[in-house]
Amino acid sequence: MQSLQDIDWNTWQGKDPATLTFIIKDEQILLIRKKRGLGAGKINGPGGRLEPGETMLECAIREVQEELCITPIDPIFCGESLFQFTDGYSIHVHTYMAHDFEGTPAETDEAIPLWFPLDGIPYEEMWADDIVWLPEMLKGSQFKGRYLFDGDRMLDHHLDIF
Ligand SMILES: CNc1ncnc2c1ncn2[C@@H]1O[C@H](COP(=O)(O)OP(=O)(O)OP(=O)(O)O)[C@@H](O)[C@H]1O
Repeated sequence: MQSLQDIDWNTWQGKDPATLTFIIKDEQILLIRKKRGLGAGKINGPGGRLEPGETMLECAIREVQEELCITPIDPIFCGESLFQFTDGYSIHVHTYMAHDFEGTPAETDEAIPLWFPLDGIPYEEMWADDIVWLPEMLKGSQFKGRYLFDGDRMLDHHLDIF
């Protein structure tokens, strides 16, 4: 498995459905330093895997509550990212954006909250795909991306924007 063409995307299904949620307020974006799980040590949006019986939107809200002790208000769906790893793992990430929240962001055992200016997003500390699609999301585009990873290394990618 070396490129996206080695994968049958018509039948592809991620092993784990998951969410990522970005809160954007006053020209700043709320990110986390992830303390454990997939991508530990990296900076990312808050998020995690879907639990049985919940909708994607419920998952997006719950993960922000669990990781940062705040509740995003009216998250809107922005796009999806399909990640295939060469070891066989795969994850289908549904991304949301919200412009407000209730509560005060706090560190938890899963994450440290970090605000960044929109023109100073620390892509070098994030997953390699983020710089592909996050700028499109911030411009207001919807997106669907496919990515092949070998561990941390992005081998191939393709992004459609709408
Ligand atoms: C490969 N390129 C990637 N680029 C950007 N983001 C990525 C990603 N790969 C995974 N993600 C995100 O990483 C989180 C995993 O979360 P993960 O810790 O595994 O889930 P969850 O919180 O449910 O786990 P536990 O509570 O520890 O069981 C989840 O938000 C998911 O959207």
